[in-house]
Amino acid sequence: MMILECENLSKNYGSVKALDNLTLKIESGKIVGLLGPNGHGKTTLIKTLSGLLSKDKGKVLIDGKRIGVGTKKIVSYLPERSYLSPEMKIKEVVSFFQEFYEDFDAKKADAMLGELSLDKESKLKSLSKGNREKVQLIMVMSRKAKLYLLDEPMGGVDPAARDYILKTIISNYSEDATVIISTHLIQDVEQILDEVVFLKEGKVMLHSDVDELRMEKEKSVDALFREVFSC
Ligand SMILES: Nc1ncnc2c1ncn2[C@@H]1O[C@H](COP(=O)(O)OP(=O)(O)OP(=O)(O)O)[C@@H](O)[C@H]1O
Repeated sequence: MMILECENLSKNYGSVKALDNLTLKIESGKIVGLLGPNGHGKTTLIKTLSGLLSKDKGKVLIDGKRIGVGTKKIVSYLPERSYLSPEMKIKEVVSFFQEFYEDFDAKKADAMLGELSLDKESKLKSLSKGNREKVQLIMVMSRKAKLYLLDEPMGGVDPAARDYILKTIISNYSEDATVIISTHLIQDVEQILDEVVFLKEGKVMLHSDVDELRMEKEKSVDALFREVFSC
């Protein structure tokens, strides 16, 4: 079963081709790393799949549906930058998600917040950047979605917390759900990936099973990335 099918997907910003005839198919049940140098289309692709940005050209199907209200219900999206007001308390963020998403599991969110000793009375603005990111990720992973789109989920967090975040991702998605993670922290994330997609200039330059790639190239994904994209 394909969770995602993109065919000749294009998106321009003026004369910049952010996505350039991109074709990509992803099966259900995979954790996929979306990797590429700065400015090569990762965020644009994720925003398009989340329904935040409209495409210029091409076809996109998520779980067989065109992007719209129906796909937003089954896609849980962690944006690169938070859209939550810094004045909100953590408990208000929980209520917000509960109100907006039928598939949100508040008990699960509370349990995870508790594990990290995050006080629900705290305002987001009083938290460190890393803790704010954790709160947001917990909300996104507490939905029972079919497709999780995580744009740089670990940018601001320390290495120990990255491990917690990866554990959170693995333990909170069901076997038939799919997770697409955009990140530059390849070394940290590659242990949990089933597949990688390398984006170059808005196109898919490589899409492979991670184990097969490691065997074939006899190197880690991180080493391969550095070689392919060396400046
Ligand atoms: N709102 C915008 N207006 C104009 N150009 C944009 C806009 N957003 C992105 N771009 C351009 O589109 C291209 C793709 O950007 P995108 O943010 O998708 O890259 P990215 O791979 O996510 O980069 P990074 O790794 O730095 O986050 C870049 O050339 C970028 O400058």
